[in-house]
Amino acid sequence: MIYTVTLNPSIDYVMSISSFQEGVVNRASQTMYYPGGKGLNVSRVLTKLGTSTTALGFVAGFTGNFIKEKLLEEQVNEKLIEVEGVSRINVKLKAKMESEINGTGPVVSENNIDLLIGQLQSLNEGDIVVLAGSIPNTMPSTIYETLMSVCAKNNVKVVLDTGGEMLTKLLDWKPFLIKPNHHELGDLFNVTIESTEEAIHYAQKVLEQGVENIIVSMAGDGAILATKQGTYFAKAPKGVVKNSVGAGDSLVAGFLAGYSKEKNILHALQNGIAAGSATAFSHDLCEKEEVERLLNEVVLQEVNLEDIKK
Ligand SMILES: Nc1ncnc2c1ncn2[C@@H]1O[C@H](COP(=O)(O)OP(=O)(O)O)[C@@H](O)[C@H]1O
Ligand SMILES: O=P(O)(O)OC[C@H]1O[C@](O)(COP(=O)(O)O)[C@@H](O)[C@@H]1O
Repeated sequence: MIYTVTLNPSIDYVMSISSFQEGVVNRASQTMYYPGGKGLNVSRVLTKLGTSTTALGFVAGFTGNFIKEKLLEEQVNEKLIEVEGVSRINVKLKAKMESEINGTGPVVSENNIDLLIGQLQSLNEGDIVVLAGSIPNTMPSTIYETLMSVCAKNNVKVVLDTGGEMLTKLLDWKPFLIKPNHHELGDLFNVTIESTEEAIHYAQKVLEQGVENIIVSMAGDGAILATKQGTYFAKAPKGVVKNSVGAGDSLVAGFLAGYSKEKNILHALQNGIAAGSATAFSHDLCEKEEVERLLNEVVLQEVNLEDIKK
């Protein structure tokens, strides 16, 4: 079973506006809201693709109720823990460019954290846990290390999708998969990554630290997968982008759905890219039919590392 942990779920409030101006009243041409947060998005897409999953994490207040209602409607299994306060609303502004304002989040107590740890302690070898998204500022910044140590005790594989300084420390736990985008990979090494070659170079450095698989996503350009078995470039299909929020999470979900079916890393990558792009071409997250349609449009290519300038 694939479990996802979202410490800080959200309602994603998507506002379309022809142009945004600071300091005046702006009026949206269209507004939409969806349950969000990285782990929840992974569980939503896994469910759409027919792969068993349970969403874990914390929800609170009226926004938390909306999130739970939507998950129920979509038949996403969840064992979310209810906490004090209100789950956040993240504003996604679609003007000439896409901008995001992500909210703070509710208060999560030590007791709440112990409940989550208890849930993870009951998992077994063969289970996969996806730890995805930011940590609310009311929680210890070491929470992911704590959760990874719990998973390591039962040989549970961990997938990490988070950025920031903490990622460096978390690599010591040798996760099964990490999925930074090229900006987040650059942050890890204090550099700006501007080309596929640079992304491949730094992905190799992450592999050397013991991570089993790293996918570096590069939005419309596709993604790189580096593993001990080889390094691959997957070109993303072309299409009209409607809302790329959740594309990275969909990539992770598509990869895990593919991997859990066939344990074939290349099939998993292809499925991941198709899911990521299908989400970018949709208002909400992708649907299975669109993922299947795009599957054959994903071009995979093995990378010869000798060709990459050091
Ligand atoms: N403009 C786009 N066109 C086609 N596919 C896209 C586009 N943006 C994102 N994707 C797909 O979604 C995946 C993840 O997108 P990315 O933006 O890199 O992730 P994140 O949301 O984590 O920053 C990409 O690898 C690609 O498959
Ligand atoms: O936890 P964070 O880093 O604030 O991110 C939360 C946001 O990321 C999302 O999960 C989308 O993530 P991606 O676009 O990277 O796939 C939104 O649903 C949510 O609003």
